[in-house]
Parts: sequence; C-alpha cells; structure tokens
Amino acid sequence: MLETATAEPDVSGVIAEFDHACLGHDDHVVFPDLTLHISQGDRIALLGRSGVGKSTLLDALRTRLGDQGAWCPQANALVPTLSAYHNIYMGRLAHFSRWQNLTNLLRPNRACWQEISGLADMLGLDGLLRRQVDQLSGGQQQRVAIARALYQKRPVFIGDEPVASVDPRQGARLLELINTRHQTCVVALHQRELALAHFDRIIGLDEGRIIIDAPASELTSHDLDVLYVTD
Ligand SMILES: Nc1ncnc2c1ncn2[C@@H]1O[C@H](COP(=O)(O)OP(=O)(O)OP(=O)(O)O)[C@@H](O)[C@H]1O
Repeated sequence: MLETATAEPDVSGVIAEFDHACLGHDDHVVFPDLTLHISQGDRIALLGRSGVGKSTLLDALRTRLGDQGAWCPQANALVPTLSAYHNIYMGRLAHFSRWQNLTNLLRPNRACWQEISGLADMLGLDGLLRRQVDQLSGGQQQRVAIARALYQKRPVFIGDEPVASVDPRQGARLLELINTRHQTCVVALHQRELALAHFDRIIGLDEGRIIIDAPASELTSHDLDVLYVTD
C-alpha cells in the first residue's frame, strides 16, 4: 500500500532550520555560518563536488529531525550476513518488541513479510528477500538500503546518494518511488539531470556555503556547472 507521511512543522511550515549554524567534524569546520530552512513538502536535491559537505549537512539534518527522518546512508550500512528481508525489517526494529524481533529473526512474521515483499516488488528485489546481502550486487544492496528507509515510514526521507550505484533509468524510477511515499525529501545526488527532473528545490554547496538555493523549474543543467568547477 502506498502511503505518504508528514512531519510536524511549526506554524510557518518549517520542519528543520539552521540559523548561522557552524557544522563540521571535531576541529574541522565544514560550514562556518549556515542558514537554511526546510519546510514540509520540500523536495530538495543537494548538489556539489565530492567533499563539499553534503553528508555533513545530511548528518546534521538527521540529528535535528530525530525519529522524523528516514535515513538512507551513503555506505548502505547493511548487515552483510543477514538476508535482504532482515536488513529491510531492521528499519523498524524499534517499533516492535524485543520478543517480536527475536522470533522474526528465526521465522519471519507473516504480516511483516507481506509488507516487505510488496516493497521489494516495487524496488525490483522480488525473489531476493531470502538472499544474504553480501551475495547481492551493489545496485541490489542499494535498493535494499532504500527499502529499509522506506519501511521506517518516517515523514522525511534523507538520502545520501541513494541511487549512485544504479543506472540512470533505474535511478529515476527509484526517486519517483521515494517521492511517492514521502512528501518531504532531502537527497544528496551526483546526477544533476536526476536532480532537476525529480526535485523541486535545488541546493548547491561550495566552499562551506550555499551558493544555489532555487526552484528546479528555474534552473538548467548549465546553471549547475558552477558547482563542479575545479581550480
Ligand atoms: N568524520 C570526519 N572527520 C573529519 N572530517 C570529516 C569527517 N567526515 C568528513 N570529513 C570532511 O568534511 C568535509 C565534508 O565531507 P562530506 O563527507 O560531508 O562531503 P560530501 O560532499 O558528502 O562528499 P562525497 O560527495 O564525496 O560523499 C570533507 O573535507 C571531509 O574530508
């Protein structure tokens, strides 16, 4: 069943805000003075060169959103020796009791299996649910990670290059699925065409700041060249 989830916005519709925030890692400052407001219903693609700070910003956003954020990390973070089914199920571990989680490990819960099978079908993973994830291709593993995030059923999808390991056509289909199930998404991408086609708001990062924040409808691929210029 398709369903969309909504976050809890403040009266102005803002679900996360950074006001002159300093973000980084220990002593390494990545964004010295970041101001950014994200509203319910925003579909944001985060663009910029490697190392510019996309993951740093997504991590900070994930911390702000807490259990409102469905997280799909860059490195997939799957448990390689568990099946695709169990990895997807882990998206909702906290939702079930310890006893349910234990018995599900030995024998999948029927309702969970059905729901996860439906998700797997939509993601082209049908027939692979019983397979250990270390026996799946990189693209299949990435789809398992997307399924796990979708199964969380949290309002805001936060994805760190969730379609980097699949071809552009499949990437487009996956982004459509994510958009169908989440009213609000913030997704780091390398493919600018996918960003322009599937998101409403483009945020471009460079040198510790936001240099583009505009509706996708007002931008062309050429306008994004500035994000990828190297010295
Ligand atoms: N754990 C960490 N400790 C210290 N510095 C880090 C850490 N993680 C990332 N950095 C640094 O922070 C900066 C931003 O990294 P980040 O991973 O956010 O970039 P990115 O845009 O997501 O890159 P990519 O597209 O390659 O994934 C980089 O200079 C990186 O070296």
